[in-house]
Amino acid sequence: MIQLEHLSKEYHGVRAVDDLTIAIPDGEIFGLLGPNGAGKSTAILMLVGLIEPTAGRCLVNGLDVARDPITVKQQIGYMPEDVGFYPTLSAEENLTYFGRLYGMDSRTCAKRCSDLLPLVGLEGVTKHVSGYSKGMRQRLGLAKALLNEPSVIILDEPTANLDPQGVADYRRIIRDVAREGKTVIVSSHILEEVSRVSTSIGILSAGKLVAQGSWQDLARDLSDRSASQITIRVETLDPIPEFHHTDLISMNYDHDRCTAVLIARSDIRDDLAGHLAQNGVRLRGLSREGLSLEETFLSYYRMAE
Ligand SMILES: Nc1ncnc2c1ncn2[C@@H]1O[C@H](COP(=O)(O)OP(=O)(O)OP(=O)(O)O)[C@@H](O)[C@H]1O
Repeated sequence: MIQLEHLSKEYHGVRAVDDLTIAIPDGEIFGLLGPNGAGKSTAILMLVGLIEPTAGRCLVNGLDVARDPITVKQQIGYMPEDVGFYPTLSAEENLTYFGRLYGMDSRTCAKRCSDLLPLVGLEGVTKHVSGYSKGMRQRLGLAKALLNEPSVIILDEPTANLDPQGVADYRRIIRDVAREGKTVIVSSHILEEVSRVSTSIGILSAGKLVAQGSWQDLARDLSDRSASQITIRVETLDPIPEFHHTDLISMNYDHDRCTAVLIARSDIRDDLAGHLAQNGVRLRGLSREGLSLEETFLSYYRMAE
């Protein structure tokens, strides 16, 4: 559980973050969206205790980050935009070094390395980090963020350097950790990236939170309706099969109501219906209403300006 309460940060009289209040429950993947300079990194740095707020506070699992920094840091996994590693050490040696800083013994470090390196696609890579591509560094950054088995995971621009396979791995990992009840914050200026993985979002513009809620809440809020929201009801209590489409922006399935809400850039109802039929899922309802996501976000951004 993460709580930001009236959080503000001023740099030389300029408010980078302005009275931010957000509560993120366990198991949520919260997307913090905003254009360059909106204040995302500043908010995150306060949340992980690396800079002090000018006003307000951050709570992680009920603990005040400023008052209990050591305890809070044990519960947080943080991946900054640019992760620092020791260049003359391998991935495993780097993780072991950071594990020791968390107070892990060598057996626990070795176990975490053997769990995490395959997870992020770096199993068997023995070369020094100095020889890594940016994407490999980012994969290792994700492993480092998960190293201490944190209950809260904070990722700043996590997919900036990843190839498509890396992005797919990252999404799978993030969904899995959220399913374990962990709280995840993903900060990005890339709408599609955040929308693909997050269960709720907050939009920052000029330091202010201009919108917050689930994708459905935001979609409902839209005035321009040229893209589409598709709602399906299915005849099964089982999870519905994963659906991939280049025009799909987000898909959220409400298991109890057998209903899925999709946001898409075009009318993908035929493809969706075909996919469900192929997988033996019977449709009970399929409806569509229009909206334009990009336009909506731009209008949210403009609101603060
Ligand atoms: N150390 C600093 N000193 C002065 N101003 C700063 C400092 N760090 C950030 N700022 C200013 O605060 C504002 C918010 O910056 P921040 O880096 O938090 O935005 P962001 O949303 O993370 O942007 P980006 O997507 O470009 O990383 C910007 O106007 C930035 O210039």
